[in-house]
Amino acid sequence: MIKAAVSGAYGRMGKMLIDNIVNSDDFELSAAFDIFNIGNDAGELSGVGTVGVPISDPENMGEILADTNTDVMIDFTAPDATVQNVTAASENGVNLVIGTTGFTEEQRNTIEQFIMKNNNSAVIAPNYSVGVNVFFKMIKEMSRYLSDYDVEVLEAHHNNKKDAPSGTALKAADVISETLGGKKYVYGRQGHAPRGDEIGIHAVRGGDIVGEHTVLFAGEGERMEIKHQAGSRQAFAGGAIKAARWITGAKPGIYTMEDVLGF
Ligand SMILES: NC(=O)C1=CN([C@@H]2O[C@H](COP(=O)(O)OP(=O)(O)OC[C@H]3O[C@@H](n4cnc5c(N)ncnc54)[C@H](OP(=O)(O)O)[C@@H]3O)[C@@H](O)[C@H]2O)C=CC1
Ligand SMILES: O=C(O)C1=N[C@H](C(=O)O)C[C@H](O)C1
Repeated sequence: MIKAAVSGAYGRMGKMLIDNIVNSDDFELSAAFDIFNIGNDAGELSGVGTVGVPISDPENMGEILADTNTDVMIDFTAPDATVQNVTAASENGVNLVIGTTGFTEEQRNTIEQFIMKNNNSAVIAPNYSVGVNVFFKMIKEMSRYLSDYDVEVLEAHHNNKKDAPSGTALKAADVISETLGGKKYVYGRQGHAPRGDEIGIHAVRGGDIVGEHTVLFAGEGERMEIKHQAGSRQAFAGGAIKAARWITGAKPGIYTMEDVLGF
């Protein structure tokens, strides 16, 4: 059995991850962390019934991960929280699956340096759905063929999302920019804003939209769009569980969801 801890256990993703772990044949929930509902049963809060694992204070994370012999921790929290949590997990030899988005470049570097310094393994991905990772492959191919077309990346998410644009939209722009040899990014447009040789990135927030990403390639007399729509967070949770299974046998290093899927 793979002993998995969930950080951000009372969050939208955390609850779904606990459900997936408790209902799997090869995982055991070893610990759950959140800053809210400390002491309450993680299973009860996730709607899967009592599992005998309380929500613990992230302040005690290192000690709890060591005591429970946790193999892997899945972290979907917030950028500052993930930086702290990676420190506690790495120092205790726990592998990581990181889903949090919205890191600054400095935070991302700190996380990677810590994992490498401690000889750990981690999957870090802005989107764990299989479909989005195929979408990244497709837009790379499309941008090769449509290299002189205007490119716009559009994303839509629920009204509680804290970061904008989404991690997935930024990765989509990076995939295209790397393929085309470096592009400027413009975030939304307002006022006098003539289009240049750029990738436009646009974020929409509202209601309970789980996650939508569109890349538009526009040329003379035609346009092509490729769109991914997530209708349930299970698309992300299922992928994160795959990543947790995969990283448990991996050599030390930082990996992406493409590595997990063998793309
Ligand atoms: N890679 C992917 O496939 C996906 C990534 N995400 C990303 O995952 C992150 C979480 O998303 P979501 O679940 O919707 O957000 P939520 O806000 O619902 O969940 C985050 C949870 O983490 C808690 N938390 C805050 N600080 C800590 C800490 N130090 N240790 C442990 N838990 C903490 C929060 O508590 P409190 O609310 O009290 O602050 C909250 O309960 C976001 O960055 C989002 O963009 C989301 C979906 C898919
Ligand atoms: O916050 C979310 O909900 C999501 N965040 C990720 C992102 O920022 O790309 C992935 C997904 O679209 C849901």
